[in-house]
Amino acid sequence: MTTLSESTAAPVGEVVLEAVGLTKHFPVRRKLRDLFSRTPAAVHAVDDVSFTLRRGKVTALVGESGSGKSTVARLLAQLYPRTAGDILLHGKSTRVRGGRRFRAYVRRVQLIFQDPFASLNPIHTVRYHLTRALKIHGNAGKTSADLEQALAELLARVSLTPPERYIDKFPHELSGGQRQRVAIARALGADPEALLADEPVSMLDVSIRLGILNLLRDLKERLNLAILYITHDIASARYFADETMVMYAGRMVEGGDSETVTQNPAHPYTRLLIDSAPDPDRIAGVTDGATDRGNGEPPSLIRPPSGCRFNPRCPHAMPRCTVDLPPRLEIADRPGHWAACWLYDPQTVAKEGPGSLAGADPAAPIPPAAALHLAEETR
Ligand SMILES: Nc1ncnc2c1ncn2[C@@H]1O[C@H](COP(=O)(O)OP(=O)(O)OP(=O)(O)O)[C@@H](O)[C@H]1O
Repeated sequence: MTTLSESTAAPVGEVVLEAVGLTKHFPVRRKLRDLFSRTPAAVHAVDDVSFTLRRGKVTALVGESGSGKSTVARLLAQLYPRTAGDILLHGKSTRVRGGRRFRAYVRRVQLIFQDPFASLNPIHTVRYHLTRALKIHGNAGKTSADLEQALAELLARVSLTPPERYIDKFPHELSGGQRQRVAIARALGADPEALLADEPVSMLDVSIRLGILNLLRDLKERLNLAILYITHDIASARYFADETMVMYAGRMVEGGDSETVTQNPAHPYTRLLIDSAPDPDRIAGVTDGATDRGNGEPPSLIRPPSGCRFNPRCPHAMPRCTVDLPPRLEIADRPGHWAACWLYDPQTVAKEGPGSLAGADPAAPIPPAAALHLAEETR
């Protein structure tokens, strides 16, 4: 008996999960002087985030620490109530808070955490963790032989073979990479359609990161999974993800196919991320926090800058960038490539000029995609 679906009938590219204008504000405790202000203070962790997860595709969500990536994952996993927006599962709005409906949801959408040590209970064996997942989600079969087979299948799926070498081990007896494989096997015990992987390799030794990403890619293909890959490392997104979206200070600033976004970045923030990454071609050499070396600091999310949130750090900022929130603007180079940036609005550029805001640098080299775009507009 096969308890888990090896290849599902759903077509590659079928939309599984959709975030629509997803927003999360965390209220912060008020200080005395705030009592007189009308709007209660809140951390604007995620604002108006929209994207789609599709079967057989990896979508990367990239941004520096504090940009709201984990909050997006937790919202999609229904661990937090959202402030606004919607989450659609196969086109249907979902809002679940615990109970039976939550279990039904997590059977289809599973979350993998950054730290496999913290996510596995140290007092329980691999067998316990996986059996529990299979039983909770009704995939343990009827007999103990069914269960043994399902356990062996799960371990084989994550290349922990032969199963008897791993099944009765405790988490501390495994390496970091093996623990993350067990955490992935546990998620697969639900036989999900979507995996939300929140920095799944950033706690692991550099030498084994590639192995885990390759495993996830193999699962994407064999199980036709929709994968959200959250990372601060844009080089790994190029390597691993079909589509890449970039977040800055709680908002999405750019999206498109990974090759285009990483090779021809349109938003000045994406450019900064790429320029400050140590070596975009050396995925195994990715270092934590490497993207935080950009010029300046991310803004306060309690009182985020008006207009484009990147404007205080942007060398190309124009007066309009401090006032109006840029919409998603299409870039001319590839279908589906967009940036929320006024550099891609010909009228604004013609009227104000890149870098015309006081303190910006009109001579700074503009992203190649903008140069291309502006050349086409003025042709
Ligand atoms: N429960 C919470 N209460 C208040 N603020 C929160 C809460 N969770 C997150 N935040 C704030 O929301 C913002 C986004 O945090 P989040 O963890 O989503 O970012 P991130 O991009 O995942 O960063 P990292 O890579 O460091 O995990 C941060 O300013 C963080 O301090």
